[in-house]
Amino acid sequence: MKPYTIEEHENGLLIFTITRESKRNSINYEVMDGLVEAIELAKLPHVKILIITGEGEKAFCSGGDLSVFHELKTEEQAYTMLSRMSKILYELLMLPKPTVALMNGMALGGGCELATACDFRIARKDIKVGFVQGKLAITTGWGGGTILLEKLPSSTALEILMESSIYTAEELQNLGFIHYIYEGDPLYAMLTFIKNKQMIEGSVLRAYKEIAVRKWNQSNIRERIETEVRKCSILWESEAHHKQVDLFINRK
Ligand SMILES: CC[C@@H](C(=O)O)C(=O)SCCNC(=O)CCNC(=O)[C@H](O)C(C)(C)COP(=O)(O)OP(=O)(O)OC[C@H]1O[C@@H](n2cnc3c(N)ncnc32)[C@H](O)[C@@H]1OP(=O)(O)O
Repeated sequence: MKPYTIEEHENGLLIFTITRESKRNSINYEVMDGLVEAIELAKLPHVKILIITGEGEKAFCSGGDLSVFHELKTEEQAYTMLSRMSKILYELLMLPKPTVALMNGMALGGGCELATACDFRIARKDIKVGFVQGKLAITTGWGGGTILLEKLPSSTALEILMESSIYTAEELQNLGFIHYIYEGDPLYAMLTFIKNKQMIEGSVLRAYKEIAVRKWNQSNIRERIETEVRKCSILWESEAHHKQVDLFINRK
């Protein structure tokens, strides 16, 4: 069974769900394939808004699947994986349609990068969110740091990245990362959040998104993401990183 679902709802909604609840919706290579599939489907004219979420209540996404990716030891091995996912997040960022991260549970590491690549983030009130890569002795490596610096004031983004702390949804709303906080049913919350946007013509939504895309292109975002991937690959090879991942893998 695939570790994701892609559902088309009425009124042009496409919902991508990572269905690895028992692994806290961490991202492995198959989930990457699923994201590619969803982004391609979202390009179809009848799709108006792409929603990305996770199964269950515990996690939106706990980042890269450390049980798979801890096998990547060298800079080049890490680069291949990081580069692949960075291209996916770049495509998600550039998708000429509104995208929403429906953060139904915690988001850590790469899970935050996935959310950052979406245009809007809505989060359940009691979740925890952290760009914890620093604690694993790496930086963001999927382009999420570069994208965060586009979306928040640079001093705020740098603080979030450098501290590698875990935040509450409310703290991140105050910092401008989260747009809307909900309690209760995630689907209802998402429909409430997108209601006004959904009433706008798709061509208008697309035209606005293209303005944002042009801005990002003018700032050479693709090249800057590539630099992030390269730098993270170098750090990935370090003993400090492998030690931290081993601690997580062997924690029980
Ligand atoms: C690789 C790219 C890099 C990037 O560029 O950003 C990253 O994403 S690095 C990864 C960053 N993520 C993390 O460090 C999160 C690691 N996970 C945790 O800290 C905790 O698991 C949790 C997410 C806080 C959840 O805690 P809890 O609810 O107590 O559950 P468990 O810890 O028992 O986990 C349940 C189950 O899920 C597996 N799991 C969780 N996260 C991952 C992960 N990122 N990769 C692989 N597997 C993960 C965990 O191992 C448990 O599995 P079992 O032991 O088989 O039950």
